[in-house]
Amino acid sequence: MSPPIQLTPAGVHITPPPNLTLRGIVAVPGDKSISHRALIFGCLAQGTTTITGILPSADPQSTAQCLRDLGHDITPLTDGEVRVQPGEWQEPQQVLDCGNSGTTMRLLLGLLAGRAGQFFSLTGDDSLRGRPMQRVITPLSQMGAQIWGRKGGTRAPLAVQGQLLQPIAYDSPIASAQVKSAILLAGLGCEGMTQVQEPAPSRDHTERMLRAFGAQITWKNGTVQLQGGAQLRGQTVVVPGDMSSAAFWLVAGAITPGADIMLTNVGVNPSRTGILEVLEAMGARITCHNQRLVAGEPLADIQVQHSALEGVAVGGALIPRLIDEIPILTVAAAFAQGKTVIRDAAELRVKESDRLTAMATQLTRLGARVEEYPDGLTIHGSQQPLVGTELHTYDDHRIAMALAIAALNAQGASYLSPGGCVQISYPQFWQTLQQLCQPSP
Ligand SMILES: O=C(O)C1=C[C@@H](OP(=O)(O)O)[C@@H](O)[C@H](O)C1
Ligand SMILES: C=C(OP(=O)(O)O)C(=O)O
Repeated sequence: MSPPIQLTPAGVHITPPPNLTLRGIVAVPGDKSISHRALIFGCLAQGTTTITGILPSADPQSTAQCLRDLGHDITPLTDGEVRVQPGEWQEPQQVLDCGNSGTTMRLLLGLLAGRAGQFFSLTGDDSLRGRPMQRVITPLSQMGAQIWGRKGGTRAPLAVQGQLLQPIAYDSPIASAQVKSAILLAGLGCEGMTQVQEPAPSRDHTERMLRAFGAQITWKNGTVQLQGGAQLRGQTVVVPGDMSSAAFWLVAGAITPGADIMLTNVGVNPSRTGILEVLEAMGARITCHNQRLVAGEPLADIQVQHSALEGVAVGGALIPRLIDEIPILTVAAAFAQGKTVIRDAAELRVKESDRLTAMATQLTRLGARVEEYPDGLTIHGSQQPLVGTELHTYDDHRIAMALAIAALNAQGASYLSPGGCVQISYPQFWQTLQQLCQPSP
């Protein structure tokens, strides 16, 4: 019998064995958001920063390479220990390449806008050059930044002429940790207090880590306040496992008959646990063990076992707390009884791909009934068994991994392409999926 997962250079063959289940222990790779921030803050600090458990995937590699081009010393990104030795900030001779990573580009804009007298240019891959940058350019311009770009200054490639910036009190129209972090990074170099308010709380890793590095961060009525000018000091950062990567196994475990998976060292920062709450509301059997606090971030080991799921309604302030998990949530919904309605999620249209259209079209190809709205989807779950087919990942890592879990629970074989995009956030994904595939006892 052929193995359930077969990789080819162009794509991935997924052949669910007749008595498949998923069992095992998974050490989820390091959190991508925290990995970017540890590298960036390490370069802003005095002294060495040591990072353990960093995510050695393509997106943090992009951040690390841009920071090296800006004059800093960063040892190769591996699963072990990474050392960040800050150098003199240089005006790079080359264009900074942010690859596929929105976090890299938006956080670097905040970081570089205030480097008075220096000039920077930034670009990225096809996907990133199509993503909106106005959301960070607007507040940074209010602080005095000079940034130019394609399409009326809204798309990369972008050019930044560093300026002395002024602090602002910004009332952000979107709940975005990238926008908030870009403003806070710019505010670090300003004299006085920078404030950011959001319509709903987004992930707070920047605030937690800046505080650990010695910045003066406070909160007042939901507004984050940063006093500029503090000297950051190098730290030892321990990166927890990424909830956004754990989410694929949480859903795989919940929908695959007989499954029992233990995920170790997963970050359970409340700004990231929306997916746990929604899966539990759907009836998933999820148990958090050994909850603890490591380097300012809460961690747990999470066990998931198969159970029957029911559809739910998801929207409002929950969306920023599970923004990257919505593609895999739609897979849970396709295997649940009844309908799942996801609204207020228009942001998914400007991620690495249009994730609403991607999941709607591909789940429909597998035989699910899905309705698409400007800001969401309705998935009519378990109407009929899904049937394996040819699937398109839109070259988006989260779409590829979500479709793989759906295909493994469909009847018959699927072929999914391109499959290499999992390198962006989870290089070991295919190997781990293969290892978890077990015959039912
Ligand atoms: O700040 C971060 O590390 C991220 C914030 C989110 O984006 P937005 O800020 O655009 O919501 C998320 O989707 C992205 O994967 C990572
Ligand atoms: C949206 C994502 O990342 P970024 O915005 O950094 O490209 C993601 O990882 O799902």
